[in-house]
Amino acid sequence: MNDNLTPKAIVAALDAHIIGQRDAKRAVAVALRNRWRRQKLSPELRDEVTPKNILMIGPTGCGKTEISRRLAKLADAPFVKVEATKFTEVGYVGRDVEQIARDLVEEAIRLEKERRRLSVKDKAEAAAMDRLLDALTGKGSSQATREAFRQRFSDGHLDATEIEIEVEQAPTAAFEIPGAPQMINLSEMMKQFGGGQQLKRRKLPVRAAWDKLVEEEADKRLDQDDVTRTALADAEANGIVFLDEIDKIAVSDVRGGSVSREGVQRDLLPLIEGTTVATKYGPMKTDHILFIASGAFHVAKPSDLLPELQGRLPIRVELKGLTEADFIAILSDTKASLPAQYQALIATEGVEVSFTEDGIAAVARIAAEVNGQVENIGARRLQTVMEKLLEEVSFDAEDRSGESLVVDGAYVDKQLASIARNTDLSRFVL
Ligand SMILES: Nc1ncnc2c1ncn2[C@@H]1O[C@H](COP(=O)(O)OP(=O)(O)OP(=O)(O)O)[C@@H](O)[C@H]1O
Repeated sequence: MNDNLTPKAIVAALDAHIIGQRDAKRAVAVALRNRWRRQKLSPELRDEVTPKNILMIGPTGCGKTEISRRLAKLADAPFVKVEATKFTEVGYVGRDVEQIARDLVEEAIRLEKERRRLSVKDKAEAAAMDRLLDALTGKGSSQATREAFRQRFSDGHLDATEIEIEVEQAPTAAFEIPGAPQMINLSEMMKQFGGGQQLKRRKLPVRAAWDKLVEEEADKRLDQDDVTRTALADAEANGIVFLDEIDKIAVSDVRGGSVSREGVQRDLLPLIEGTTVATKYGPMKTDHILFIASGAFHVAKPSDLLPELQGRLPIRVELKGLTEADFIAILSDTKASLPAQYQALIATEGVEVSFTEDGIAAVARIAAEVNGQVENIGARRLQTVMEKLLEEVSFDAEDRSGESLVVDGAYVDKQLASIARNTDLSRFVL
């Protein structure tokens, strides 16, 4: 883990993307640093220190998921988001919550492969190119033909062409034999019994085929056992699970599905307290996973959760609903803000879009108004408003190359005011 990720540095990095929510940022920063601190302890003490899981309380669209996801990215940690209500749906049984741990391992494997692919990139690309040219020109084609196609591919002339390639079959689902220490993976088993890897012909656009072949060739060059070993350890020590809508499985809330909400809490408990889950890569201990639970808690209160679960979520942070002023800051002061994204996208067509201060203020005002009148969906409203605002130029950009568009207060009013004033209409459009 990166030594430089001190709580202050983490908060500063989060500040670049998320406006306000100081308490939540500080809490996740400390939780992450505690993991680094734990690694420095003696082995005996290290096992004793369990993560202090966090309960984020705040309305929808105020940054709960965003803070957690950014934190995971910063730490290069495996991250999964799960809706707690998913486990109240018909057809779910208690053991299904263990899937959370399995998903975390899959994510850790994806990350670990991504880290290692770089080291085998050159060789993998060379082998992938051979296979791609075989598919394009036929095996044994002349060097000159191959070179001509290689050049056309590099120049992007073949991107839209479809070709048929042989790729490895996606692994079949693993299943669990009761009492067995780990899941059984059918395709692995067949490989071991001499069945070899199953190949399948697939028709793909050349660009997608290229990506698939490079991935396959890179994977061949990675030590899969070592990847899974490292990934499993990474998921155990650094995994972060974001459990959304935890308030909806609290008991006083009358909504919910067929499986009792208290039952779901009981199923989740061992996972959060620390248990061993069978995965197809071997047993995984959940003791040191960091859980960030979140909910609006409009109806239920944290005290409506099972006492054991409350105890396992000792750090409580409240996130505030976002105001019009926050919206202005989100639009103007965050890294890769929405206006900057639209600007860059439309610039690719040769149209220069710029936003004035009063243009931004008008977008923020309309977003706040619609949130107040229709439904408060927090900063998500900025996305729908911006999309509508720039719909016209996004569609026409190809014919307007060389033009520039100034998005000021007047332009925003012209595009949006009539919609925003009509609550029925904005319910559908914004
Ligand atoms: N404080 C904030 N600063 C900047 N952007 C924000 C902020 N809050 C939310 N956003 C943006 O709004 C969108 C939704 O936010 P997020 O997913 O974090 O919501 P949430 O609080 O987790 O809500 P829910 O409980 O419904 O999942 C994201 O695209 C995020 O970038």
